[in-house]
Amino acid sequence: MSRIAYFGPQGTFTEQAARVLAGGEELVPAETVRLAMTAVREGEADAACVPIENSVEGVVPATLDALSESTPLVAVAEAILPVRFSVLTRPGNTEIRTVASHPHALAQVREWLEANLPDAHPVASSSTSAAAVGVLQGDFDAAVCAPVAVEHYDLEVLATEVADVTDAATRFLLVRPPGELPAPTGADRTSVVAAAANRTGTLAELLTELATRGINLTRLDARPTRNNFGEYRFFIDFEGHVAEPRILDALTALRRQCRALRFLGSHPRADGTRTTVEPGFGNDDFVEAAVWADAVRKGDLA
Ligand SMILES: O=C(O)C(=O)C[C@]1(C(=O)O)C=C[C@@H](O)C=C1
Repeated sequence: MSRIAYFGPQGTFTEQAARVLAGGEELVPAETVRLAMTAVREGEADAACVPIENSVEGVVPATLDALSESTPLVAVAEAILPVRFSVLTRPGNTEIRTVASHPHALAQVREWLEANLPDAHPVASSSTSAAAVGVLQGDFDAAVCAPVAVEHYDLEVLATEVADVTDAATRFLLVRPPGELPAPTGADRTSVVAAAANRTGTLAELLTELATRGINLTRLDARPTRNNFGEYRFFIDFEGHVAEPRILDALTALRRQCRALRFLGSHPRADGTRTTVEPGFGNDDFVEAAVWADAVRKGDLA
């Protein structure tokens, strides 16, 4: 049985995602996203489940930073879960002056809190379940949690189905050390983090390498390198799998253009959206062109 570290403690949305992605395995909570990945890097866990992006609040910066530091980890699977919260308090407590949760969760219920608990101060906690633990310990009056949290913590439900955007969703990754990649399915996502040279037009050049191969982007984020103010790393997700000739061709080009390029994985998309292939940009087109060029090089064709 494998050990899967997840961003905990028990009862987080990430734990639910870990059950979807690695249900039969041993799940071990970690206090932060970074510590979940450290457990894998130090050999204490085989894989880690972490949140990557939310449809309302965007990327989870801690995940991007932890993916680009230390030894490489690659994503081998993803899950997308609908996100609707429960608000929990201590049994019998009626005075709510503080409401705690993960900053991504608080951002998704801002309007609900203003309308329903206008006098309560929002307080950031390390995760939604850490907020529930804080309520139990008397640190806060209420926690904005995943609905399953009430099964783990002896708290009372104040409200359920809480969400400013009713169809909000979060995408989670299962990451592990580099190894055999999942097979391509025709509905895959590839991710890289690129440190571009600091000169005019470099980001445009990177994106052009993808555009000229007919590759559709699914996400683009920038995070500071932390060393030089104003210098960024670009996290680029796009449709396709590194096992496809056109994707491999694009990666090779990106490698030439970047100061540093880290491959973050190719895996099936949770939403099953099939890769867009424009006419003339199919894998067969790339293979055929390479065969033609090789024949020209050998003097067999002109
Ligand atoms: O704290 C949790 O329950 C998490 O799993 C983290 C997290 C996030 O990072 O976005 C996951 C889903 C929700 O969007 C809110 C919080």
